[in-house]
Amino acid sequence: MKPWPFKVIIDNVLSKNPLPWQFVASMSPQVLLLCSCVGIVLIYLLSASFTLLNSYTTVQVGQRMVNDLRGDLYSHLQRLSLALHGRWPTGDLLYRIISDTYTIQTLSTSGFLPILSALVMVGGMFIILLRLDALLTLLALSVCPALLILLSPLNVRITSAATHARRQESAVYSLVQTAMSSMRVIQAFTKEEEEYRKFMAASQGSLDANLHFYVLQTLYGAVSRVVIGVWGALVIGVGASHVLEGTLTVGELVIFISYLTFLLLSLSKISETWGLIKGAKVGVGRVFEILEMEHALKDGLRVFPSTGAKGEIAWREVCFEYLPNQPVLKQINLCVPAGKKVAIVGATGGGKSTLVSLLPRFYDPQSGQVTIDGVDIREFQLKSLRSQIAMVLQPPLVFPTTMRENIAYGCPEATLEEIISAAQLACIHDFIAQLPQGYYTVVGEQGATLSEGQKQRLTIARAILRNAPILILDEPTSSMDTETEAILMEGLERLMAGKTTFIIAHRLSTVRQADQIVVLDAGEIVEQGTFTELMRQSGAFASLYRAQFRTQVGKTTP
Ligand SMILES: Nc1ncnc2c1ncn2[C@@H]1O[C@H](COP(=O)(O)OP(=O)(O)OP(=O)(O)O)[C@@H](O)[C@H]1O
Repeated sequence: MKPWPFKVIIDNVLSKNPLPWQFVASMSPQVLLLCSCVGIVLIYLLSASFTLLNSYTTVQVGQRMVNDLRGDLYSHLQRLSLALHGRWPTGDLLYRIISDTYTIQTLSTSGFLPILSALVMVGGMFIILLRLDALLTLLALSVCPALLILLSPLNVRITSAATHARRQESAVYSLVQTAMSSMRVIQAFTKEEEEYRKFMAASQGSLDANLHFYVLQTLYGAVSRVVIGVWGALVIGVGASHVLEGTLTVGELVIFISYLTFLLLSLSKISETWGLIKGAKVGVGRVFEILEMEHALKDGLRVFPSTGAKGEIAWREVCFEYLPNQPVLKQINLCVPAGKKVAIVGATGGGKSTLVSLLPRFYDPQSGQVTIDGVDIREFQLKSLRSQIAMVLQPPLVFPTTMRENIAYGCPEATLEEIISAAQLACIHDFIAQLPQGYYTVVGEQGATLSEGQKQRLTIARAILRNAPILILDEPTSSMDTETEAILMEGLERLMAGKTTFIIAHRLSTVRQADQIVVLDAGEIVEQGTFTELMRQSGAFASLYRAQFRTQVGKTTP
């Protein structure tokens, strides 16, 4: 609407040509001028209000899109299998959640909406201007295909530069994340300088990639400005010659030039931010790369009865590998009656933790099946399945929150009394009670303020509170002295009563009480039976036990 009052002033007020509409034809030039000026003010007021509304809505919509995308990505990541989490660098995932998701806002505010508004402008110009001067209209609009053709070679290079820049940036994130979580080792081995050099190299790589990206982006803007300038001159030149020929009025030429200016301005804005748009598209693509990953673990439909599982567990012909052609478990057949206590022992790397990891479906076996109470665990809803299992895992993970929240992590509705009694069973109550803030003491990042043994006991208390019918204890006492271990085992015995329990232990003294001992070696069950049976057989377990016993006697004998 903006150029029309100017046309009226030039063609009807200054040139004194009457307007074709009856109701304004009788107006004096002064009144018409006043009306046109008021019209200009009103149109600008309207325009300013729309701009304000547009900016607010655009930012609000963009922010909501970021929020939704982040939410989707975060919840999707939580449901992806641990196999993916083991493979993918944490820093890269962090970068995708924090930074890449932000690019959807850039894509909508600098990309989608300006392109939409330019398209509306092109459509509007076509309809309004075609009647005034067809040739000039086509000439003005031909700037769009010209820009597309001239800039397409740069497009491909900008996309690959943007992808490279994002990858480099995320590599810096990954490096920092790894270094921050390994600071103790870095300092212990005085690797600070080497790590600093690695960081600076990654940072420099990221800066170079970004610089290359910006150079291309600037080049893109410069080329488009030249094209726009040439087209502007062409349209003004041809338009002015049409005025001279009398086929176009001066006011109409003003309309043409105004519309063309709007169009060229929005095209120039789009092309200047094109690099940004391309970069944003790469960022959004990286988010969708994760979102489009199918959940490796399909959720089942069955749920356990409210009374819980009975706890009869079996592995049937189970084969599993983390990486192709590197079998970790080979044809495992193991049947555990409900309520029994099974100890899994064997050489390091034999597959003990992997075997029990299949039970809560951290991973699914490539062939064979794991069953609970005779039903394949893949038929159960993951949530229902995992609610039947309490776990003490290696390494013991504690959160940087209070002791109380750490213990009640799997059971947030637990009362303080229940938490205290779990802590007492796990032999950590006395330690917590003497802290100035007791159960409300905040644990440091990654449990930095606790010893390994204390962390283990905290995670044992967490498992005790969960009170599930199946219990997995992966080396629960590895960081404890023998005295604490003995007291803790006594408590745990009470807890294990009636529950199907798997206990992985390197210290074979802790497995004497087990109903069944399974010896795993290189992914195969080489022996199983009770302690007495296995000792009598004088096989792998007996020699492992004797070797350990000899070492311990050796250590204590002066
Ligand atoms: N996420 C993983 N990706 C690839 N390989 C893995 C992964 N986790 C374990 N492995 C490999 O699988 C094998 C079995 O590992 P697992 O942790 O089950 O052994 P383990 O008997 O519990 O050992 P340990 O007694 O030392 O804890 C090892 O060779 C290990 O290198």
